[in-house]
Amino acid sequence: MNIEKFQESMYQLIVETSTRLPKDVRRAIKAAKERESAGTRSAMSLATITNNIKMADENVSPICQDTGLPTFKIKTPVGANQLLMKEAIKQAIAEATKDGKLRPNSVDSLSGENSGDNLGGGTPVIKFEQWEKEYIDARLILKGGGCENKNIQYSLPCELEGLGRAGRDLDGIRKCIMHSVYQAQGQGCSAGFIGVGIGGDRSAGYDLAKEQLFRTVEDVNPNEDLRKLEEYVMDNANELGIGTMGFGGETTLLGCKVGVMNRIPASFFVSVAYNCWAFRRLGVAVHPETGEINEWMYQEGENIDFGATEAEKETAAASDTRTEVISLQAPITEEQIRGLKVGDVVQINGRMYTGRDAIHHHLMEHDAPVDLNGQVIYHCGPVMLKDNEGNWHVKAAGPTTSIREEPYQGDIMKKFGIRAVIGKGGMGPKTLAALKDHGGVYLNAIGGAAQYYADCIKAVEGVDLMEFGIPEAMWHLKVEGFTAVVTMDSHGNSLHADVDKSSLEKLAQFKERVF
Ligand SMILES: O=C(O)C[C@H](O)C(=O)O
Ligand code: SF4
Repeated sequence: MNIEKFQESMYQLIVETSTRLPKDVRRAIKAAKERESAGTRSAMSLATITNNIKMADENVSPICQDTGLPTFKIKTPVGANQLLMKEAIKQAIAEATKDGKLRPNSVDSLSGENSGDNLGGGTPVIKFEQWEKEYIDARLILKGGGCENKNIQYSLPCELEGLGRAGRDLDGIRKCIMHSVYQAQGQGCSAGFIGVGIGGDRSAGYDLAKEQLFRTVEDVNPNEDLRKLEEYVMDNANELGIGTMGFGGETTLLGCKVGVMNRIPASFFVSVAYNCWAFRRLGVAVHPETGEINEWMYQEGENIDFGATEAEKETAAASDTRTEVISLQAPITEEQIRGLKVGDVVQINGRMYTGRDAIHHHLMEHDAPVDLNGQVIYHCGPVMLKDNEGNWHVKAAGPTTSIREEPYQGDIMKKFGIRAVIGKGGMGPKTLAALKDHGGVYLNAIGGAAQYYADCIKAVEGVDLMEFGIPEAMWHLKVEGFTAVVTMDSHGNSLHADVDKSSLEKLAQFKERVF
């Protein structure tokens, strides 16, 4: 086999997967957008999402800055050299990282060191299988960390909040799936897609769940029981009202695919793999001799390019004028913050600093490298590229899941006088209490909209703590028109707590036996 050509084909697969959402996923997002009423927070968020998808197409840049743990599933004809292919895939991964198509995402679990090229122990994941066919089937999924953290595994029988006992039958499985959607809230960048694996042991169950994510969104399950289950979940999960990014709304789930395998008598696992709306998976059929791509997969049906039609532009303009936008520029005073309430739309201009897991942990024990009094912290791990003159450029920069900083956030805001944090998915009671006490605000940006926010960043004005690696460093950003919604204010209100509470009540409506 022509291994150079195979490497090139794998490079193309990586770039396409990271930058261009598959057609079936686009159709699901379009349908969701059509269900929301104009002017609502969900409709606004979906408009940002579709705009972002379009920008990623045009810029050939990552849809979301978190390009995940690249996972390849490859089927090869008997006799194909898998060792050579594995090496070529690794080279292609390193090259795509160097080109800013993937974020350096491979971190030593003990030292925290980022390898810088996405290679390292266990990364990327490459799973080979032999088959009888004459060509290579190579599929790739780039599943980010925020949604991966919302995967969940149930061991039946169990007790579920809102739903009561889930037994070892189809109805118990139904309850687990409904619960899995509820527990994700907006943190996995809803609306999401779920793959469910019934049976196996813990690891085989999760593998089966992830395998389901390779089915097309429109695929119909050949198993009659599972077809009914998938349909039931799709018909009912949206009733939970979690909506886009957990803002409330009509669409909470975009797809549900269920697979089954045998188990051993003592175990009964239901494993759920949650994937964000930025559902990046593609596949190619590769010629085993030339290494060239013969065919792209997931290409059936209509393509949606999300170019705004005239009518849509008018609606967007109308809803823009309906929503009052509050401008904020750091340093922000306590008085300005106290004037904000949940639901307000703010636009930030001027300076903000990125800070995520490593920075929050660091700031608990150390001084900040800059004066953070009155400043804005952005929970973000961007994709950055350095040019030949040594200047940094932002390639993708959406928010990360904020709840991970819950143990630190309140203390850090007080210690350094920080007035606003921007992230996604919301934070918990400890931060909410600190916002009230100190005079702070939590702003929700749209998860996955990495091109949209990168466009708001007009300059990279500095960086500190680079020893933590590109995603974890403290970047000094100059932004213009960076839009976010107040979802936790200094008066004790949290939209996240409200949506959690109301969705739990709605979940309880699904308690009665269905199957
Ligand atoms: O790591 C990131 O940038 C985001 C992550 O995928 C998340 O959803 O929290
Ligand atoms: S930020 Fe959201 S869209 Fe991006 S990988 Fe994480 S969960 Fe997915």
